[in-house]
Amino acid sequence: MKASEETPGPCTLSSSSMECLSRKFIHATRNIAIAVAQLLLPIIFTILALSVEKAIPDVGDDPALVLNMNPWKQYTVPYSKGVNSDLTTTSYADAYKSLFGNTDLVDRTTYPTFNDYFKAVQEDQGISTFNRRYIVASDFDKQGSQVMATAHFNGQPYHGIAISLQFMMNGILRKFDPTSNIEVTNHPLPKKESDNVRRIFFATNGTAFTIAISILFGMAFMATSFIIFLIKERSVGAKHLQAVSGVRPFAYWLSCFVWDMFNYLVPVFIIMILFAIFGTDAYVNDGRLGIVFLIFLLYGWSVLPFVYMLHFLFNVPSTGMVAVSMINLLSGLIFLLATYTLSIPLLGTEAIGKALEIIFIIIFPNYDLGLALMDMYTNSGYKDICGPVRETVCKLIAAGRSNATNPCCFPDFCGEGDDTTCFTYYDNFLQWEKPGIGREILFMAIQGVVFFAIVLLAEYGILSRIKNALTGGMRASVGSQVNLQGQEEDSDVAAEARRINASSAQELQKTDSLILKNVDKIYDTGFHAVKNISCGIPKNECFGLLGQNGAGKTSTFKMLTGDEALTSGNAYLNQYSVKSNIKKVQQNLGYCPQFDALIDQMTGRETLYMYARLRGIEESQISGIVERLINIMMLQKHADKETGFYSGGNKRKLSTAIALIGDPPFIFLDEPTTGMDPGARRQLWNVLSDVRASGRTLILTSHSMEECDALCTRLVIMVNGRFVCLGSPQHLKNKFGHGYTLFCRMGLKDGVVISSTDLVNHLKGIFKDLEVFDTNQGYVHFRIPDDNAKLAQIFGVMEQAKEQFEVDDYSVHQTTLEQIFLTFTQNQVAPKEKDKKKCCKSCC
Ligand SMILES: Nc1ncnc2c1ncn2[C@@H]1O[C@H](COP(=O)(O)OP(=O)(O)OP(=O)(O)O)[C@@H](O)[C@H]1O
Repeated sequence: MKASEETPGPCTLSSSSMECLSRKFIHATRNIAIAVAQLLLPIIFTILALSVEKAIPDVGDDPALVLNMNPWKQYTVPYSKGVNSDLTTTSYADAYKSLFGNTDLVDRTTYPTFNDYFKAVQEDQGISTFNRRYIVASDFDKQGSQVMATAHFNGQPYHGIAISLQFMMNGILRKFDPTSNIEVTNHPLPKKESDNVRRIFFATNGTAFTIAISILFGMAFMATSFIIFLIKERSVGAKHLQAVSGVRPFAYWLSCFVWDMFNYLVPVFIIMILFAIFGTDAYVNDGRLGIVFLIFLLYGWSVLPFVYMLHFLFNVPSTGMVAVSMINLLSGLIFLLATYTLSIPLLGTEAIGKALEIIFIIIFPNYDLGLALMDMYTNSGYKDICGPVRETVCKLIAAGRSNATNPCCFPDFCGEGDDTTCFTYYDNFLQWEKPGIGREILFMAIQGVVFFAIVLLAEYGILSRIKNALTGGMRASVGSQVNLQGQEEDSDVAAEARRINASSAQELQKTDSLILKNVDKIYDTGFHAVKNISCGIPKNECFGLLGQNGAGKTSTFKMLTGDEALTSGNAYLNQYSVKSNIKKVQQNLGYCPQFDALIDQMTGRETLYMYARLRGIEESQISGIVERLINIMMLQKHADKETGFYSGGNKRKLSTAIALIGDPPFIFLDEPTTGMDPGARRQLWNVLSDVRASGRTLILTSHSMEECDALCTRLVIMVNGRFVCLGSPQHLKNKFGHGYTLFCRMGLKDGVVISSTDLVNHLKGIFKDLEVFDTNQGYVHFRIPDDNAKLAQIFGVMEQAKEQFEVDDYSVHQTTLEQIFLTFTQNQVAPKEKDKKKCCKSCC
């Protein structure tokens, strides 16, 4: 690998934004379900809203109704020629019969009265069939010389009486003139104009609310869905890795916004077409479609940064999606419903409703969208109703009828006082006052800027600095009180700290290219993870950071790579301060984080190409570099698979390859070989040795002593956030590896392991400072730190003890690096689960 002093980057704003866009494109095309849901949901809800609007009947004068039998498809009309039928009654009955398609002649010998007939039919067909089929009937009978016509009707239909009478009269008319017909129409009188206006007022408000919440539901869901990728990328560390590779926060968020806005505008354009197809007057007439587009455009402008801002609160995409959906729906639907209800004049809570409305308009984009759609519909409704009325009233007043009242104004509902409520409307829909939408438009425009600024302030660490400044004094350090007693500072560690603190950073930079000066980390939970560590690392070194789980290794890496802020102290990498020049620091390092920061939907090759471009490598060189990395990491077979399908070991290989892209002078590897098979591990060791030989500085953490022995030129062991020993592996063995290690295997009696207590007491009596390291299933692990103990003496003692204490087997070794590690780390406090409060906040 060719050595150069610095990585080629950083990439430009436009190139890193383009790379971020292409990453988003790949993610979207391989997550079709989310992309389709983003597109379809708002469209479906808009269709629903506009269909509801079309289905609601116009409020106004009731239409005329022609009375006939058309509403009943399967009717039967009974008729009779009377008990005393003759030619006259028969001719009336026949004329009546000719009016219908389906009739039944009632036999008056069987049914002396019509009621007998109706009872028989009800018993035969059931009451519900009877009511659906038997609506009218007529009886033509003789009473003396006169013909008596009787119309029967079913009481269930509203117009039953009138229909029955109409047909009976038509029957009589037909007898004399078979071509004549009387058509009966029921046409209610026109309503009073003020009654109509009030009914339209309530109907308009109701429809406006229904349309607003339906559209809002779809839009809020779509806007929230953009959070999934953001949380995923941040929680797996891919975002931090991109930052390390040269992506500036502004470029990252700009590309997110451009991509999300594009995805957002596609359904918005389809929604515009739907508005035009449905031709909803309120949103289409007089060029209002342009205003509707402005509302949607500003909603996208404000809601996307709003969602970006909220994404910082979550670590799990599904939790974030659910919670932010709830926030969006609550701030849209529920708050809209609340202010709508509070503003009903009858309730007397208008002032509270108005005050809340102002607050919600200022803060919530979802509320603004809902209210703007609702106000537009209301304004249009009022304009259509009250506009013509007002003209008439003005004309009347001008003509001297000064007592003419405007039906769009009416006394307050209780009828007390002189207050009048008028349906206000504006010809200019962008009017500031309600039902104009000026306020919603302005505040959505402002919100976009404010939310984006908050996102950038958080991203550049300014918010956390403000928070630290406010809370720093009060924060308690939990870890610092733990287990510090009993651990004397090692002379090498102390000497190194003295060396670092005795000289200025400039002075130290002559010999050391990475300097840690009193680096300290206290997390927000108060946990003291890293405690005042100092050391200098010269160029070309492979420096190992060892320690048990929770010792503070990853926290140290996170501070050095800019993922976490230092609580105090500073670190310098190639002269650049981690605190004040993190971008330059990142430009000089490659980072393989502890957990693979990979985007599951991208293939290994795509991932390497992306990071190569982010590193600013020339396009012509990228393919060669990527192929070489794929080869040395033995990833040829998997390079074109999506990384979501990679095994744990292959993910580590790819993460290590990312760290090596661009030949950075410093390479930070956090447990790079975890999960790798022995062959791959040794291959990686060879690669790392070559990298170091090419002039790079490696800093690695590992739990494998063998790995540190093989790779590290110098190492530290960390316990509870402190350095407890420092030096080359051989130096540590020489310094701390006194004495011997003894392993014993106890014998069995009746299938039960013999107790080792007597053996332990016996050996403790012979060897000064003997320690029992571990006992497990009959295996006992001793450390004999006594320098004066001779190998021959140990064997002699054990040969005797073997018989006496029924030891099956034993072995004696010189102390290894692993035993030194275990000696130091026995004081390590088990890692604490993250603070419950924090966990809850981040929904882990
Ligand atoms: N964001 C955080 N907030 C609070 N405490 C944290 C946070 N991150 C880490 N810690 C705590 O700091 C301590 C050190 O964690 P760190 O990840 O640095 O350990 P480590 O030495 O890398 O361990 P491992 O070998 O398991 O990776 C742990 O007790 C951990 O619980």
